[in-house]
Amino acid sequence: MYLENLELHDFRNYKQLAVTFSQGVNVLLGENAQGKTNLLEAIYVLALTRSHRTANDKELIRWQASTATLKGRLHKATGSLPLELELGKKGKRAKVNHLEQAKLSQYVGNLNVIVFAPEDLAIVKGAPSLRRRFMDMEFGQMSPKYLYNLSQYRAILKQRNQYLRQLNHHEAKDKVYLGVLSDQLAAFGAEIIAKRLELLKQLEHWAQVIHAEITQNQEQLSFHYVTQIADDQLTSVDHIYQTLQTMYAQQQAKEIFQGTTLLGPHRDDLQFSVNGKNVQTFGSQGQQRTTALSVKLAEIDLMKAETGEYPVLLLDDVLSELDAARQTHLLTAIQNKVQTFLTTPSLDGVARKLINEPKVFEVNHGILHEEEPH
Ligand SMILES: Nc1ncnc2c1ncn2[C@@H]1O[C@H](COP(=O)(O)OP(=O)(O)OP(=O)(O)O)[C@@H](O)[C@H]1O
Repeated sequence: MYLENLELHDFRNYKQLAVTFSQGVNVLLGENAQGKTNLLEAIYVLALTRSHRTANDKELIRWQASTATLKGRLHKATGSLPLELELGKKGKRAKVNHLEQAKLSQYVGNLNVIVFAPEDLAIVKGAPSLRRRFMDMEFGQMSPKYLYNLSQYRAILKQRNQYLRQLNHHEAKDKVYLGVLSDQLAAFGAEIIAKRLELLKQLEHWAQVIHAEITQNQEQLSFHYVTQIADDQLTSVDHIYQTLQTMYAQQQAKEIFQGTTLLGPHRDDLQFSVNGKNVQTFGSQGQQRTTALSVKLAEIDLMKAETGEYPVLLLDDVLSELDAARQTHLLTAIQNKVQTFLTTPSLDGVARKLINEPKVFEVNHGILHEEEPH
């Protein structure tokens, strides 16, 4: 799939923008704070209805304005699909093919994007929450059911934590109600864990191939899903569900004492190993970067396998963070395959030589100017 065009109205520092893109590589060139990342963010928001940089939608609306509008025409194998999103002070409205969607989860998944920013290089060594977020954002785009289970899980988790606090403060007594919440949490949690395991297995397969290529077969990458549930209980949704239920019952006193839910997918993690050694603790910075790059590139293939189409790739100032060999690998892997948006302060070196007929836009204070093709 690719994004044919984009129209913005009062989004970040874009008062008004209408632009047509290339199916190949689109380069956004400009000095600091001109709006390069804002444009990538707009594409991300158009895809997922939320930003990868902020949880506060109000930040996305141009200062002094009250509503931001994003419109884009998506090209898919099945035809063209207009998408529209309106962000107001009170909430958002999303339209697919000019029809308003009652639920945002029905909207998400039409446009698939993968974003790769310098902070993604931290996916290997950063906090577990980064890796959970990574799984949730990627898998949520591939599976509407995953997204649904996740939002249900989060809502129940919030309720359950509140109730555990009330029990802790002796403001509530009813353990039967806690049991009901535990049961619901276990049901949605089991679905989430099972889907993560299924998709991680496939992602691992693609990442292994890429990693072996980059390291010229010197290194073998593997994934391990870290959870308190024993490996032999991870065989089916039902098994996971029953195990979670039992564990919630066993840990009840501890959870009430701490006033929070200590077990479930919101506490799980993902571990990467190279040649059997944990890259997070034992890997060099180079190995950590190669791992992050392999995982990101693998997402492209996984998304194609799951949805039937290649996603749109957003590369936010990532070239400067990679050495020439890794840059070459990244650029050759995506050429003529994936529509790419790439921000950079300057286009030279490996990138200028390697990218085939890029469409280059200079970004200046929220205004785009297309460079003449070379
Ligand atoms: N809601 C908003 N309304 C108006 N302007 C905004 C809003 N949010 C951010 N900006 C402006 O957008 C600019 C930042 O743009 P952006 O983050 O895209 O930078 P960039 O071009 O990617 O630069 P860098 O290379 O430094 O990341 C800043 O000038 C900031 O003041």
